[in-house]
Amino acid sequence: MGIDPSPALLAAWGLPDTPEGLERFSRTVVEAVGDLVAVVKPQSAFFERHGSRGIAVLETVLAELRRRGTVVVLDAKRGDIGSTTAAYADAYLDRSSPLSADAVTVTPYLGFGSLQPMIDKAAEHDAGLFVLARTSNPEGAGVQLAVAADGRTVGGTILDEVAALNRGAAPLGSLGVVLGATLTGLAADVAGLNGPVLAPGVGAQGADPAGLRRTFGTAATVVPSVSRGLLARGPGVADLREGARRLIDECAEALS
Ligand SMILES: O=c1ccn([C@@H]2O[C@H](COP(=O)(O)O)[C@@H](O)[C@H]2O)c(=O)[nH]1
Repeated sequence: MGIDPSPALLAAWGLPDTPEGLERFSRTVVEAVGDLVAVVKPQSAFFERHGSRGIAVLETVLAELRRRGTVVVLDAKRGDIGSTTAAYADAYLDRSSPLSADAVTVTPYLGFGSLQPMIDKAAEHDAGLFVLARTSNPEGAGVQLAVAADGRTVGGTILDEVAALNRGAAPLGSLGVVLGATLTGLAADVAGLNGPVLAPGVGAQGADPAGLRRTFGTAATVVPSVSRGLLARGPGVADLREGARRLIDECAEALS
């Protein structure tokens, strides 16, 4: 489940669009599902838009999730030239950083090799990465389905790079990919990935649990991700929890 405290959701929950509103929102989500869902995925952008006070709230949310032992994927989609990527790795993957998470989303579109500092830091800190391969938004296709010189799609080459790094890891490698749940065909092989697939797009973007099987089959380890589709049920803790519980059952059935 995502924590996406957008202005629209804050207003719908009767909360101010301020760091205090963010904090109330996030604490409610953590209280509702922190012990229920496999992964919580805060969206960094909704904290960053409040400046340093928003980042401070994100730090407290990450600390609380860490305290509870909830697995956290920070959706920050970072990526840059290698030397700057090393600084992002320190920020998000070094366990001593207040912004560290169990995994972070990263973009490989400055070249897969530019992610090496993140890959190294993740290995050092027993953390993981989710590398954007085929995103859930329709605009992604123009870049990600472009065909490389060897005939593979760009998104497919990302999958292959991640699969190569995960080869031999048991039970799964710590490097995953992002593949939108909204995709109708993958044009790439996920069965050989040997790592998790983060699949955002269920709910507000139109994907549903039944479609997960059509897109991913049953061979991949898929972590479907929902933000607005569940958050719209708030601010009641019981309603959020009930919605999450139902969706977990539907996704499990679709993917088993
Ligand atoms: O391909 C991608 C990668 C990331 N996201 C992020 O997931 C959530 C989706 O929110 P919903 O409200 O469930 O649509 C959001 O934080 C995105 O930035 C994605 O949608 N697609």
